[in-house]
Amino acid sequence: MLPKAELHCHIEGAAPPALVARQAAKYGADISGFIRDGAYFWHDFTSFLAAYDAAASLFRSEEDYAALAEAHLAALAAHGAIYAEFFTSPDHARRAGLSAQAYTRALGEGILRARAKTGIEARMIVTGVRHFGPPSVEDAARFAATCGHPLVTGFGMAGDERAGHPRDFARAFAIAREAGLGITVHAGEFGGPDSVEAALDHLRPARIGHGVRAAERPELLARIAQEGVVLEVCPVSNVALGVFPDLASHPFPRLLAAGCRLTLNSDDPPHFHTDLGREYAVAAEHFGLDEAALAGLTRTALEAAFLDEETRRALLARLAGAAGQPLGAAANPGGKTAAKLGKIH
Ligand SMILES: Nc1ncnc2[nH]cnc12
Ligand SMILES: [Zn+2]
Repeated sequence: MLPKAELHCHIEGAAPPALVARQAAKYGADISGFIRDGAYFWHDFTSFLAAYDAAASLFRSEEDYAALAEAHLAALAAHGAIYAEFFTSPDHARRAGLSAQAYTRALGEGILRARAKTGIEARMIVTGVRHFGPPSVEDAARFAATCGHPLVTGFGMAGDERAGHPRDFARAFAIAREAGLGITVHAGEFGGPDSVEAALDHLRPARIGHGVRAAERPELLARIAQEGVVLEVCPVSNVALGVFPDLASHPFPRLLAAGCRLTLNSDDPPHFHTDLGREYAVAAEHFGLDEAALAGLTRTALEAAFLDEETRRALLARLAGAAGQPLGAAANPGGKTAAKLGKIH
């Protein structure tokens, strides 16, 4: 199985409906407003965020979160993932009655359990929620900067990109950057190329969550390629949330052809009926990537991971061993490889 790596997944958004139903039974909650026939339902980005928040509110104890992280990472490992980062949201934990410290400790425990069982490596990216406003995002950044958890290696911002302007969040990102954390930010999903440009100018991220609407402005694509900013692309999420009407219209091939460094991600997998294995299969079937190009995406993810160099080297060696590539050879993630693979496992 091709080794895979994921950089962009929200831990609360990764909760399978069956697990959420068990949590609801445990806490005597009604889930009929957002889960029906064993699946999440919502109809637009706003109602998606409401379903996401409702599911998150049913994870309330340290054990709830440890079990969620362990289950998420075990599922990823079963799809061939050797490395995963996930977004954490202290705001959601606090709203569910758990301190940011307890929440982070619990998720870290889940990571260790999953690593012991499957060998998967994982790290956490603390996020602020954009539509909760700058003071709340600054609180999240301060927590990320001071929590001292060894598996917290990045800071980011999710939520509704249409709320506020990136400059409003510059202080939060400066706090995180000065603490040595890797920086990523959601942009260019529901906001157009201006949103991506403003995020680059004001927040100086190493990676952008989505970024796909940069494809509407060729000069911006050239800048992203030239600066080596990595895009965390989530194709199935983009179609599910209506950013593009179908996979045939997704700009992934154009981003690749422009020389942008790309990775594949599932975002909030059960909400979009996807998983990391499906994202790689979609890239093969719909974007024409062959196995070497797919391995190149994994390699880009490992190169862009918010990770210590020793662990990065070990993971890159695992990938090179499995993909039959010499370590030093560029896997050419920006290449225009076209051969289709029938099936990617
Ligand atoms: N796709 C997405 N965009 C922005 N914020 C999110 N939070 C969870 N999923 C998200
Ligand atoms: Zn996201």
